[in-house]
Amino acid sequence: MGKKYTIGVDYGTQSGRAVLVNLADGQEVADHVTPYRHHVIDEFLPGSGQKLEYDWALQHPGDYLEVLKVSVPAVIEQSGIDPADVIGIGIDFTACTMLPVDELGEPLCFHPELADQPHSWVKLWKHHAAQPEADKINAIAAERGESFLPRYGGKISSEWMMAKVWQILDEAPAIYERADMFLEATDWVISQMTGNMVRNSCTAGYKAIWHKQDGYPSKAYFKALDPRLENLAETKLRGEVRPLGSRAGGLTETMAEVMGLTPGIAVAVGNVDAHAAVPAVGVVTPGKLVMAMGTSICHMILGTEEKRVEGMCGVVEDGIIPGLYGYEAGQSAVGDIFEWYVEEALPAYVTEAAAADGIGIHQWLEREAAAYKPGQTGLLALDWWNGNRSVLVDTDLTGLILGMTLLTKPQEIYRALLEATAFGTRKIVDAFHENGVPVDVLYACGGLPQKNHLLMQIYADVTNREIVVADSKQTPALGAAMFAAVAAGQAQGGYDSIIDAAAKMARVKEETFKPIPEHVEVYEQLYREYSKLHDYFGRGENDVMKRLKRIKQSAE
Ligand SMILES: Nc1ncnc2c1ncn2[C@@H]1O[C@H](COP(=O)(O)OP(=O)(O)O)[C@@H](O)[C@H]1O
Ligand SMILES: O=C(CO)[C@@H](O)[C@@H](O)COP(=O)(O)O
Repeated sequence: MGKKYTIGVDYGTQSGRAVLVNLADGQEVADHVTPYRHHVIDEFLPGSGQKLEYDWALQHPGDYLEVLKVSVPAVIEQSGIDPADVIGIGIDFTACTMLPVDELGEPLCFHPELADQPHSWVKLWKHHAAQPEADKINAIAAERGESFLPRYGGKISSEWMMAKVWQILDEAPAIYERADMFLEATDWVISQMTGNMVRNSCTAGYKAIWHKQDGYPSKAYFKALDPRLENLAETKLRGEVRPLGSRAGGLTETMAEVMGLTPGIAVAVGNVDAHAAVPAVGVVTPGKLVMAMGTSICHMILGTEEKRVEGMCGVVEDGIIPGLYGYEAGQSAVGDIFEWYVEEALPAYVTEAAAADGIGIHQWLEREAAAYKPGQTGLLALDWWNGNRSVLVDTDLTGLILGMTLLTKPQEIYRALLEATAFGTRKIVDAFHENGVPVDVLYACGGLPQKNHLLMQIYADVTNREIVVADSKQTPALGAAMFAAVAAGQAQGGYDSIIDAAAKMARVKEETFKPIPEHVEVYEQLYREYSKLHDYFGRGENDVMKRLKRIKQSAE
């Protein structure tokens, strides 16, 4: 058999990227990025200009199809390979990114008469306007002693399926009624490629409270939330849930034509971006925490038992690698915080200085911030610019910078923000490690490890652990391509299991980030201070952040 390839498509927050991968060694032969034409929709709906409320974040499903139509032919052309040698395609997505569809699988926002209704659109993972529903979901589950709650660290997030679905029902009952199904965007895109509506066990497990043995929560629980939700699982969440690496179907003639591929090739079931990255850095055993570091961070680790860990996003059997329990935790803003600072709060002289030095603003700030020793800025920040996803699981928490004086410099604030996100990760590492899910070493992938070395050294120092870095520009896409190889199977030139695929295709860099003992010592002290602030503002002693939000809302 000659050389064979698969394509992985990674759907991020701002763009979709396709990677063409050689199955023999995981080499990324070509890659192409398609930015979403409609970006993140968080102020006005496209077309109607309908204004969105606070904390909304939507996307346009047409943008996802454009990625397939543009980036897939682009990687084929760039590589110069024969498209007949591509034996499969897989995708990974942000999650829970969900949408209501009609009986034909058409997104409701494509219906002209519904296009001006915000609830007919895709709700992006970082849509945070369903917190009131999430609060009730948690309170009622706790009251009823629902057995699923501990599997999600004691709290279901407002980012997830049930809170988003219930918000639609609460605020737009007609859209809820009109929806034939609520789908993860990853499953919707797969349905567009195959003509089959198949759900995947990863998003169902982590984001929609589905369990391999127990299925969805009981009718009685849904009824206790709202009688209109009683049959949600059998109706609008219906559909077969297939394990990762299985085949969702063959690529349809129509899609094969627009994508420049062969009809009938294997299309793997959908996956989550962060989870797909785990085998792509070669992690198929416990003890290794994988951080997908970009706009946000997702932290994934494998275990042999189901343990209870405060605030984790979830533990799902076979959720990442078959045969093991996959744990997920996360921080809902990391790169986004640095971007906020650069775009919204930086003095013009920094932009000018960076331009004069011929480097980017982040590079300038990184260079200047690296000149400080740990603790030397006198600053400490709480990294909750987009709420807290773990350990507190509360999207109503907000950011904080402490210790500023008239002498505080922009690079000091930048450093404090990098450190704050590292402390947030340390909270998660400690939560796992202290609750029976050992964390020995960290693995990093995503855009940030390539972009900011200071950030990575700070993470190694704050967590006091070595960090291995992915040797791939597009790690989740590589993972998606690996699952596509499994969906295609060995007989077609792919692999029979993700473990086999990882052994041949995963790649990491030789150079690692190692903790520097003097830094570790200072960061221990700062982390103790961070923990005090974390508990004071995050565990109810002082709810000032929530009160400010309420005052803000009533002032609008
Ligand atoms: N040099 C840098 N240092 C720190 N953060 C950066 C730097 N350059 C870009 N970023 C941030 O990285 C994030 C994008 O990460 P990336 O992994 O490329 O995308 P995504 O999260 O969409 O997959 C943005 O939030 C951006 O602000
Ligand atoms: O929440 C998850 C995965 O569970 C992510 O999709 C979400 O944090 C978005 O990730 P990105 O920062 O866009 O890579």
